Amino acid sequence: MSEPTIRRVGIIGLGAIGRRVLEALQTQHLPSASYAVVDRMQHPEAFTESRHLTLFSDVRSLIDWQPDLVIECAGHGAVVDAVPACLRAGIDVVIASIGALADRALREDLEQAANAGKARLILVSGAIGGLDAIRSARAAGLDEVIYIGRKPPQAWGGTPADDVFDLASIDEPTTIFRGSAAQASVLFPKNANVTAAVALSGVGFELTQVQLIADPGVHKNVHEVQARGAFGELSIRLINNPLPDNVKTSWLAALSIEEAVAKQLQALVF
Ligand SMILES: NC(=O)c1ccc[n+]([C@@H]2O[C@H](COP(=O)([O-])OP(=O)(O)OC[C@H]3O[C@@H](n4cnc5c(N)ncnc54)[C@H](OP(=O)(O)O)[C@@H]3O)[C@@H](O)[C@H]2O)c1
Ligand SMILES: N[C@@H](CC(=O)O)C(=O)O
Repeated sequence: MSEPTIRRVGIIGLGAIGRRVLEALQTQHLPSASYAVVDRMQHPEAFTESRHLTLFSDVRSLIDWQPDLVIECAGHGAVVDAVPACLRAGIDVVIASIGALADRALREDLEQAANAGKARLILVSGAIGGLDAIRSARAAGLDEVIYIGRKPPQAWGGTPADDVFDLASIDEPTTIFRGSAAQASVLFPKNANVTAAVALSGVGFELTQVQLIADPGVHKNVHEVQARGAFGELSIRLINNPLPDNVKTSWLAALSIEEAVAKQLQALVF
């Protein structure tokens, strides 16, 4: 492994993912780096001191601290409000909330910002997998890409499903949404970032078909992708353990960020 060049890491959002990623980077991947955080929550002093964290209340202060890498794990709003400025300042950014990229204007703005700052926007696979195969298959033409997401009913709390269903009394698998990845990404910003990852890897936001299911029979986050095209067919199924702090979020999402950061340090990139 080459000498690490990441000495300062900024994390936007210190929730379920942020805390996991922070711990993994501090203990495994980048133990000698300095860490700063922008988060809306008040964190106990004992926690920030034990983690040697610098806390900022806004992204401008984080940029002035001159991080080598920023990791967004806060939500779509942070991709809109904070990420372009980081990129323009020449800072590489890893984002978890890739559903925000369903907005074409934002995608273009992020690309322009990255070009202007000579920085990179690093998108992670998050809670889904097998995207490398879909990206490869795309070159020969894809006819159909379908994503099916299945989570326990309570994981859909606080989403539009709450307005239509009594989630607590769902007693059989119930489809709570059917549509495109473009719609799902916007309507389910904390649950359907995976649909954006599939869309960006395959046939795009409009053509990626999405079905979301509240299933009282599952206790994990189940993600399935089916794709068909000139290459043949593929079918992928992940049964993800949710993070204890946030049932909407799979542990794999945090692990994929950790892997994306580790990759920045590797000479052999796979
Ligand atoms: N790609 C994937 O597969 C995938 C998987 C899971 C999650 N995600 C994305 O990652 C995000 C974080 O997930 P999580 O499980 O860690 O969520 P979480 O536990 O809710 O933590 C998010 C934290 O970020 C804070 N925050 C929100 N907006 C902020 C902003 N603009 N600036 C600073 N802090 C902000 C939140 O504060 P408040 O509580 O006050 O809002 C909260 O402390 C999700 O919202 C989702 O967009 C992606
Ligand atoms: N919450 C994730 C899915 C997951 O973590 O299982 C998303 O936004 O796609």
